[in-house]
Amino acid sequence: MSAAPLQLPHLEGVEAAKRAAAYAAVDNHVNHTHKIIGVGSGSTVPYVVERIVQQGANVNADRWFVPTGFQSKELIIKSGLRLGDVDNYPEIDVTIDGADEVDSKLNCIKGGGACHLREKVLAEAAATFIVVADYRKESKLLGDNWKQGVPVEVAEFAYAKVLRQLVKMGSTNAVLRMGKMKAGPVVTDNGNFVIDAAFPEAVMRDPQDLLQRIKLLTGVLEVGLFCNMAKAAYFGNQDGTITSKLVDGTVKSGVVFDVTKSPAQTS
Ligand SMILES: O=C[C@H](O)[C@H](O)[C@H](O)COP(=O)(O)O
Repeated sequence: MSAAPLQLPHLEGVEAAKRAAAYAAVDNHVNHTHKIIGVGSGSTVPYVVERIVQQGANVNADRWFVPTGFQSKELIIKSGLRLGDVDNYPEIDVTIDGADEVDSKLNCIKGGGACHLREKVLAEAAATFIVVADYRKESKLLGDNWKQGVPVEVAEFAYAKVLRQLVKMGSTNAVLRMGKMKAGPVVTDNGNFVIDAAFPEAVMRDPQDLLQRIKLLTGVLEVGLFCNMAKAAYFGNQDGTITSKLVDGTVKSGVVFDVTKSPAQTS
């Protein structure tokens, strides 16, 4: 006998797209043998956690969930899941995270929420790193959609020097990210500042090279370019379908995904 459909809140547009992408990613990449799970940041990730909770209390009882920042830490705790840390669990089975933009090779811009340092640690620590997003994040070339620039986390005392170096490196617009409803700059969960550095298309064509050059600037903690890290990306589309892209180039578009169908449960 098949399980009764899940009673889910009705969502429309972008929110429905995020939920579908997140659910599909969990169903395809978080299986019951996975015990250490990295939980990313952003507005799509709550749906990832929602789907993991739907896998059942039984399967989640002996899992540990490692957060990429304050937001995901709260999410894990409020969902009744066990909170771990990368100190205890430096090897993660699977990390699922959002993104600001994903190119056709699954390179990403991340850090719109200033979480990219911890996010990259958890992506690198994971055997499998999966990205979830809505259709607005999918592009051919990084920078096509995300115009804010590459997020660069810097030590507070080094920001002016790094900002100057980013401009010399060709950034057309490098700015210290300022807080909203707060006087002064954004301070990350690690106590650092963030510079958003936009680069011309010619530079963005080789994100790996740009990443390496920025990373070498003293004072830079991490760059929000995630190159050759994701194994798969899931995008929720406007029409309710999803698109999945694997790192081997496999693309499935227009996939109908029924979010009301329960994930497989363990007894
Ligand atoms: O620092 C934040 C992270 O990289 C997020 O995953 C990214 O900004 C996407 O967030 P959202 O899903 O809210 O657009």
